[in-house]
Amino acid sequence: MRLGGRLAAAIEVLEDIEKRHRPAADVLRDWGLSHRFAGAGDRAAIGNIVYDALRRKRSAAWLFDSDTPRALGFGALVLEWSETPESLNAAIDGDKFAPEPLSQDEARALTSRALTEAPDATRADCPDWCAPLLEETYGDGWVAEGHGLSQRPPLDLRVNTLKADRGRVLAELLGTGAEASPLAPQGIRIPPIAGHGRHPNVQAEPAFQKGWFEVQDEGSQVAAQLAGAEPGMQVLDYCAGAGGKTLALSASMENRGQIFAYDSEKTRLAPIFDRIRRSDNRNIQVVARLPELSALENQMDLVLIDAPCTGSGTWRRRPDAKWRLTQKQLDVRIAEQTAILDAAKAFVKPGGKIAYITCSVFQPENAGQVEAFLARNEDFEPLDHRALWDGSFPGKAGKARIDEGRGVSLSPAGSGTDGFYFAALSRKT
Ligand SMILES: C[S@@+](CC[C@H](N)C(=O)[O-])C[C@H]1O[C@@H](n2cnc3c(N)ncnc32)[C@H](O)[C@@H]1O
Repeated sequence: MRLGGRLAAAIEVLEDIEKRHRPAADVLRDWGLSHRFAGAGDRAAIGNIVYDALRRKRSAAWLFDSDTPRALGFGALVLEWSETPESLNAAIDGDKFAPEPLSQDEARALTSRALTEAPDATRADCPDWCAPLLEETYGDGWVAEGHGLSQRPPLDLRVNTLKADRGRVLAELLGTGAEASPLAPQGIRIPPIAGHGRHPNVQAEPAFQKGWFEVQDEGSQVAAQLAGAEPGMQVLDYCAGAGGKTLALSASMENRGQIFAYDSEKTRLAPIFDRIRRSDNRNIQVVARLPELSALENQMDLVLIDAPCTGSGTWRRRPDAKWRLTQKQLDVRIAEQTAILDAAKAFVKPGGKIAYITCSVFQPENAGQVEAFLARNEDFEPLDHRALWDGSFPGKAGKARIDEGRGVSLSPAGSGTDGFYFAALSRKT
């Protein structure tokens, strides 16, 4: 397929996403199944246009003066693929699978406006109702942070130190663009790929099959490291899900001590079994029923709460979620986080700690939760987060926003990671 056919397919997919309110990944998968003639390169390029259009939706709509799927598709190519109205019309010319070329009015709209003049929420590419939330977190820098959340993400890997080291995995991935991550000591990064390119399928690598590495955003790796799991500890991962953090904790603990991996949703836990086998983790017990945790009350050195959240820190990877999110969903997540914090604290032993993590950049899910928890629970106190950061990531002081008593925040613009929040709260003895 040429660019015009790929663009037409992307517009079709964007129409479906809008009409049926379906996740982009599902619509793209269905499109691929019903267009088997399209090769892997075509599908990757179509996916890139769709995701770029969703990331930069408001900018594209503002430039085009229209928010139709056609405007978003063309807008993505102008904003993110270095195309111009002229180059696009030249590429489309004579391609019977391409959309209609840009009209004179459309081409004029695209070139007569400068994004620097657009309203703030447009430049931040976020819904209007989220603008005050970003501003609350980032102050004057909120538009740049919103823009950071609208860029293509890298592909991040975590080396499993139970089976390999970073040098060995880097050697295995030679030629893929893989390099040592800027922050996480066991991290490997393959930078974002421009235009129609796509990241290599690292899960097909023998090194992945052998359990030498996992796919994990660097922010998630950093949060797991800040939790400070050490060999011999008793740890409860209260929202373990598919086990991304559990596996990282297990490697930090060198397979010594015990991790109880619990999640209220059995189906979310399901992938953890394969991952444990592949990674050779031998200190993880998966617990799918809450009553089975009762023997652990007051026993844990560390209770990790990787809380359900809006996921606003992961908008780079799931830009469609940005436009589906509602205030009501945010309120539901906040209530869940409060309930989970209150339930999980029972497992912390005196002198032990809670590590509270979200992949959200909204204060009410982050420092707001921590402040309210500390106000309700005088027997808990925050760790000194600046000392914790400096001890864990020496020389990287500028790579996180740190509120000594309330937590550590990471973001694409500030840290080069997804948006993450981390707070450590210790139970007084
Ligand atoms: C952010 S995800 C966890 C991701 C996982 N820790 C990882 O690193 O791959 C949040 C998890 O919390 C779980 N959850 C939601 N409500 C819960 C509750 N009341 N108790 C325990 N887990 C809960 C969800 O099922 C979901 O798997």
